[in-house]
Amino acid sequence: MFGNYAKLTLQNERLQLVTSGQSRAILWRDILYPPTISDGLFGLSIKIPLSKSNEVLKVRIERCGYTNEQCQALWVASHSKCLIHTIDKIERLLKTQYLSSKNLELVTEIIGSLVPHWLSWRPCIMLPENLRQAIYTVTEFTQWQSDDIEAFRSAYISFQAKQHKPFFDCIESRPLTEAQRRACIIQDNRQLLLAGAGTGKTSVMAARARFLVHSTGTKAEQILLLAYGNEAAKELKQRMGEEFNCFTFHALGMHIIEAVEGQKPILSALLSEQVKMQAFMRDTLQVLCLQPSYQALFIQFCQQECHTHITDVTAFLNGPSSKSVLQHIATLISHYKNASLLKQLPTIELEHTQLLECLKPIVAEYQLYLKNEQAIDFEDMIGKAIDYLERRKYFVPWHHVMVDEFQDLSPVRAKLLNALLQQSKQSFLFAVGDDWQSIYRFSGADVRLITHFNEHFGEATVTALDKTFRYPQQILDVSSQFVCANPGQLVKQLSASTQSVTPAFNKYSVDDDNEALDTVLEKLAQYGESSVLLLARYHRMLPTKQRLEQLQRKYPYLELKAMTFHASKGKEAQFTILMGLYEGKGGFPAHARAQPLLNSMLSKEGTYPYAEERRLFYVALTRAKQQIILFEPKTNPSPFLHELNVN
Ligand SMILES: Nc1ncnc2c1ncn2[C@@H]1O[C@H](COP(=O)(O)OP(=O)(O)OP(=O)(O)O)[C@@H](O)[C@H]1O
Repeated sequence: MFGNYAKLTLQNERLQLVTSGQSRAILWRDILYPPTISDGLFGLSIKIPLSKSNEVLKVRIERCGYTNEQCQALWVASHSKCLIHTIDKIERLLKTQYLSSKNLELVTEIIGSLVPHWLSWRPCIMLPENLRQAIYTVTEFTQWQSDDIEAFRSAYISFQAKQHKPFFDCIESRPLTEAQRRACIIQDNRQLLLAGAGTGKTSVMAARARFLVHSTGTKAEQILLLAYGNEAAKELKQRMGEEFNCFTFHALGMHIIEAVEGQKPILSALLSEQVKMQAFMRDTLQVLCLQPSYQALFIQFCQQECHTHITDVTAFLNGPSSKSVLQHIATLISHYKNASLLKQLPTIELEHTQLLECLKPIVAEYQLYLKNEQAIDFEDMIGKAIDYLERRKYFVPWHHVMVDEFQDLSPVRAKLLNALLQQSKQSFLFAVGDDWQSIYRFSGADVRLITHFNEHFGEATVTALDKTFRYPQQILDVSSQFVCANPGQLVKQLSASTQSVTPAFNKYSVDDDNEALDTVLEKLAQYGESSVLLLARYHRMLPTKQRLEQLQRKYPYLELKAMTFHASKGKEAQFTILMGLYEGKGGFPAHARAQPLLNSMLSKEGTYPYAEERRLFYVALTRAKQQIILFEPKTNPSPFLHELNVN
């Protein structure tokens, strides 16, 4: 009835049980927490919690002289070194690295695994001081709430800011602000730096990359900096030096393809000159339209998608008026290839079957052309790179990926980024952007990638820059109020570092922009040497090259540049002159034409009217350091002008 009683022997390495000649040895390290010996109705028994099976082994034992204190002492002797070592490692990690989400996950997991070992029994022996301290640390961690984590992170940031003060004071031409320093020190796996125009986002991007090298032992070649356009990437490269990798997304794609294929891919000749692409489209359509059924499709396509009425297809294709249609088809091919990459075609096909039926044969011919040329296009640069990354053909050497102008990201670029980041569990993405300046929907950008960042890239730490340096408070107030009329824009708390000495806005009522320009420049020339940007929605609203050169000769102290609102992104000047601000066809805000197929391939626009044009005006309004000169047409001024809260 009472069965056999085992003989218990405790040794340094193990505990031994012998019953009826059978022996079982259990190593202390395989025991979850110290076994307990108890004296009951049926004699002595020992409870041994096993780590692997999670079961508690209960064995009746013969009378012996062993005590619970001895069990604890031997178990502790076997486990304490590991605990002290682990806690030491965690503490070192927390002292030397920002508590990123992945590190927090890791620490929580390790502490969680220590709890059953160390917090599920009460010691009845005297433990050494360092062990008691380690157990206390485990207890402390288990009680951490989100406030404690935030407080810990803040303390880390303050400590680092103090320790690296000389670095932050000198790394850029002007000492970094507190918010800029925070953005450099925080190193979460996903981090979004949101800030308005002129707050020094680009300065932070550069400083942060250098800070990583300076303070964390990260090597420059482990950092990848991505800029939106060629010019920005070149500027970044010049600023950062050769040891940093500064690319555009397309250059990154090329780099990956070249690394995998062992040679630089050839860019299709069709993309080198617009005329070549036009000729290809024309030839392709001429052949396709030999079939009456396709010709009918094409005529319908031109009407619905391009608002172009055609009677004679051959004459149309050979004439100059086909240029814009052919250009539009080239644009559609790019978006079609992106939509295919994102597996969006079936949805588009449901709504635009006929339009796609017209486009698809052109795409097929185009793809065949590239194949025969053994060349790729811009879409392939990204698409192929994604494929190589997803198939692990390319080893990603970068731990830190930093992306400027994040508001202009397109879904395919986001896919490339995610493919890049997913190769490593400890990858870091630092995204810098301003949803108020998202102006490239027409080329595929999706502002929701920044406004709903977490859904696309994972839970992020969001930081902000609160001070604008470029322009005075009045420009900040007027431009922020204007862009925030759209409730879909994220709210930002900003203040300007300066107040205006001269009025920040100067409105001129004009009959003709070009005539008024001379008068205004003459006045500006009185200020001495100054930079002046002439800005408009379209090139045709700006003075011609010759006229600009003439004005430059007339006002040698002024540094004159003319560009579109889009091109002014990232630029600044003492004065800006905003031209072409009239309402109506070809004016501003531009009225989008209904292009159903193209529209279905672009990101959803939201319901707020002229949202993108509004952001474009915000970009234009935030380029002046001192004063914005607005040319207000006497007839048909842009409704945006009325909205500006300028007296
Ligand atoms: N800490 C600072 N102290 C003084 N000036 C600064 C500081 N940081 C940046 N600036 C200045 O602010 C201006 C804007 O900086 P930067 O071009 O980096 O801003 P940005 O946020 O990228 O602007 P945008 O989004 O409009 O392109 C620059 O003239 C820069 O030198």
